[in-house]
Amino acid sequence: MNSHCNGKVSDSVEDFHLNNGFSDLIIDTKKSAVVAHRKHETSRKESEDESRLPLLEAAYTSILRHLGEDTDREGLLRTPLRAAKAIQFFTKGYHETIDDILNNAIFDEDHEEMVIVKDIDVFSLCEHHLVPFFGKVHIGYIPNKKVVGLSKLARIAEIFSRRLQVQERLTKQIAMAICEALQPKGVAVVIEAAHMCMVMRGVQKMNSRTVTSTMLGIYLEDPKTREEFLTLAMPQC
Ligand SMILES: Nc1nc2c(ncn2[C@@H]2O[C@H](COP(=O)(O)OP(=O)(O)OP(=O)(O)O)[C@@H](O)[C@H]2O)c(=O)[nH]1
Ligand SMILES: [Zn+2]
Repeated sequence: MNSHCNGKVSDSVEDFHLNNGFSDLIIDTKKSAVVAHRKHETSRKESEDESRLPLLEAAYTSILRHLGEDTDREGLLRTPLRAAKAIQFFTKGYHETIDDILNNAIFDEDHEEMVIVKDIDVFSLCEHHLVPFFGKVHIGYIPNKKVVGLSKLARIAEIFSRRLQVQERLTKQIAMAICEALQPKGVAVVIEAAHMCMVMRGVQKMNSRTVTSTMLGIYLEDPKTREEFLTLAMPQC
């Protein structure tokens, strides 16, 4: 496991934040190119999604029929289409990238104290049963001269949760993405979630919660920093 936060920033983010040794014109041109590329990508992905809709709709019609339902009854007439749109929404994170959402929101800031955004609600689908799991994400990081817009931390959590997931991977992906984008001194991510596949079916344990964590950099190396995060983020524990 990568236990530090010195990973290379992806080229596109680095390019986007170039601010030394280039003329304003070159930077503006690069920014315009990035914006144009993003717009193009977004509309390409939207049309891809639309072209898949009829296939998903047909698949849901088939599922309903195999459940013994009459797909011509009034209440179900538009259900396959609605369900197709819903599953596309639940998995929209496949079409989004960190670069898309970070936009211009990484700032130089002489701040090296812990930043925590906690109680971020997330909804995901367990990849084993395609059943929801949902809960709260707590994110902490210690900046290394760069901070990120606070909402972007929640957006990063959103990108990875809107995919078919296991909670462990979701936790790690959020932490690694912040690490790559900011190269901070450390990143801590904890997720507390309820898995409907353990509640509504299977073992049927109504009140079970799963807690996963990924600690990188100073959070891994220094127990006091880790403890400070856990006390601030999860005081009830
Ligand atoms: N580690 C991990 N396991 C998960 C997650 N979501 C669901 N699972 C588990 O995936 C496992 C799949 O086990 P299987 O035995 O193949 O499937 P199953 O027969 O439906 O299992 P039961 O849920 O026990 O009925 C179950 O133990 C689930 O609880 C997750 O995010 N992380
Ligand atoms: Zn499951």
